[in-house]
Amino acid sequence: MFGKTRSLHAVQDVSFALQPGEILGIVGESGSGKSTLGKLGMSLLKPTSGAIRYQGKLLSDYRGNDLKQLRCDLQMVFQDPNASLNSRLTIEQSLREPFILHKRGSKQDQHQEILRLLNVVGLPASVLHRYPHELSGGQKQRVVIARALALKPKVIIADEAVAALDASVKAQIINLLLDLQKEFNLSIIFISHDLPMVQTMCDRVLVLYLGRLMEYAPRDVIAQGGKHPYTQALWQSSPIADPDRGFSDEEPLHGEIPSPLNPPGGCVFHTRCPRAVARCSEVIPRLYPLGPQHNVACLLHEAQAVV
Ligand SMILES: Nc1ncnc2c1ncn2[C@@H]1O[C@H](COP(=O)(O)OP(=O)(O)OP(=O)(O)O)[C@@H](O)[C@H]1O
Repeated sequence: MFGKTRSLHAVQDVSFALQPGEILGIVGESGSGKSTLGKLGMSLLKPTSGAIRYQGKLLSDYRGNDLKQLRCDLQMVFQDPNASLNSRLTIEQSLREPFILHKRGSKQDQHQEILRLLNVVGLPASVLHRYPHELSGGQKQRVVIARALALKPKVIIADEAVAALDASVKAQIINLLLDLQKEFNLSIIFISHDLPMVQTMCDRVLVLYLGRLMEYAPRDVIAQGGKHPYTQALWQSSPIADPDRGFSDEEPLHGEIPSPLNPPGGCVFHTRCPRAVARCSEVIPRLYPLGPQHNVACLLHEAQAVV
């Protein structure tokens, strides 16, 4: 009655390591698998194959108290604070939830912690008795970040956490995340479709297309335009493309990202790539190392790969 089930690989053959205190950016167009990768990291999804480790141990092997600690250590901040906050709870009640859930401290201790958290994210204590609808978008996202910090996490996965905010508020929230990263030596995975923004704040950037890793590079390589034609096309498609970056012969992205149910053979990007050659439709490029912590999945770079 429902026909044959088809499987879709939202993310395939993606491998990376996040260091303590590192900010890693994950960029790509809509549908490239960014959120899936974030949810896998949080154990909100289970991988059909492959391994995800935290401090050397498979996420799936965590049990008991270790699992509880893992749930404190890894926190996620989503795009829409309205969906993250319960509209019927006051800000104080929302901020108290993690402490109740993890049975941390007396009511008085919790209150002191909540005041500390508000201070950390730059909100006045007067918001405590307010409801989410009484706060601005930026204030709500600060509350969400405060709640994510409540259990002193080591890793924060921010999935399009500033995408819904106005430009000036966006900058404030990014600065807040950067300050928090320094203060608490947090590792942050910053998921966004906005390459110019990601390269300003991340130490390394992972560029995804149709669920596959296209380029994995330090910030300065990405800032200079990157080496993969997809990274370069993302720059060209960005509204603040910088003419000094020196990749003006590249064309911006045309057409839609193909369906992941029926991805192109060979390099998945070849159908939109301005530099594709015949072999690109036949061979899935492996990741070619071009320098320290810099890998590119593109046949154009096969010859320059550092062996
Ligand atoms: N639960 C699901 N069932 C079926 N397909 C899914 C599911 N979750 C994700 N997908 C598909 O997997 C692909 C990757 O989705 P994902 O949300 O990870 O991409 P994204 O890069 O985060 O996109 P966006 O920026 O739009 O959120 C998409 O084609 C999406 O439709």
